[in-house]
Amino acid sequence: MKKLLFIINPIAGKSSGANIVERIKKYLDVNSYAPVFIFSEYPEHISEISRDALSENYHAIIAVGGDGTVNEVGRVLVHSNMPMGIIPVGSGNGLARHLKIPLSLKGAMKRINKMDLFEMDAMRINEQYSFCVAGIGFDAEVSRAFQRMKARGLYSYIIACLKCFKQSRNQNFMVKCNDEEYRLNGFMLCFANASQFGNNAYIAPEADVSDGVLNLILMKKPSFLQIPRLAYRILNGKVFKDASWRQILGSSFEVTQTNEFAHLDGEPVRLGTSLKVNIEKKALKVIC
Ligand SMILES: Nc1ncnc2c1ncn2[C@@H]1O[C@H](COP(=O)(O)OP(=O)(O)OP(=O)(O)O)[C@@H](O)[C@H]1O
Repeated sequence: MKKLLFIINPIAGKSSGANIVERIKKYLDVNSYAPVFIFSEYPEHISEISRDALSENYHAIIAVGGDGTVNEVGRVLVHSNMPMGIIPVGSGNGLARHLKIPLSLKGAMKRINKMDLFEMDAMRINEQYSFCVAGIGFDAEVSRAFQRMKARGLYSYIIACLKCFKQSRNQNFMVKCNDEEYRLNGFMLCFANASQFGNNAYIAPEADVSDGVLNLILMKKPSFLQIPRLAYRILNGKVFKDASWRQILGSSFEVTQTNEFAHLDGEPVRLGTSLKVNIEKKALKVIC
């Protein structure tokens, strides 16, 4: 019998639901797998649990949450042989959506039972990891505002975006890549391994998590009147048609920004004004 560790983030999304353990057991192939359930109790606890679990004889670790939960598990399992599964119960679920993991518990559990493995790239940003989308500028401000909000979910995320939009400004980013130096001006700079932020908001529609390429996306601040068309394009995978969007492809970037904040898969972090961003090929095994 193979042991599976389910790490459940109770605050992800609109909370993972009181009966999540019962529902997972209902769909798990109990003839093949023996589940162990642990609820996280505070930020960073998921990484601590994952680190402890690495030395035990688990067959895989399953992140039950959103992109923040996936990040905390992934950053421990990266470059190890332990596979990571995803039960997407977060607010945005960007990586799960990109990997086409079903959002229904029944569908996601089918993938866990099947245990097909896929090797995906990871982005290393200074000493930290991101697996879906990371960024600086407006993006980072929104993640800080979202963290301060009492409720999670899409509605809170939209409120956080609106609050930050007014005070956001275009700024200069210095970028070195492929022996070229760029002076870019925009209100956010995203590092995309996957195509979307979550909720099917495609910031880098062509991004592929296994191509060894990082899609760097610059966005200029739109006017208030341009927002509906831009939002439509982002939600329909057509953002590249927008004049405010620019993409640079590479595997290694050096970036300088004017403040110190960033976000990694939607979680705010202070990374400093100088960032080294590298793609590490096929660094994480995921079940999908
Ligand atoms: N018991 C807990 N109390 C408070 N925070 C927690 C707890 N367990 C985990 N966390 C933190 O919750 C944060 C949010 O988790 P997660 O990103 O998975 O959910 P989400 O933001 O709703 O989903 P998404 O990122 O897909 O939008 C993570 O930063 C994680 O460290």
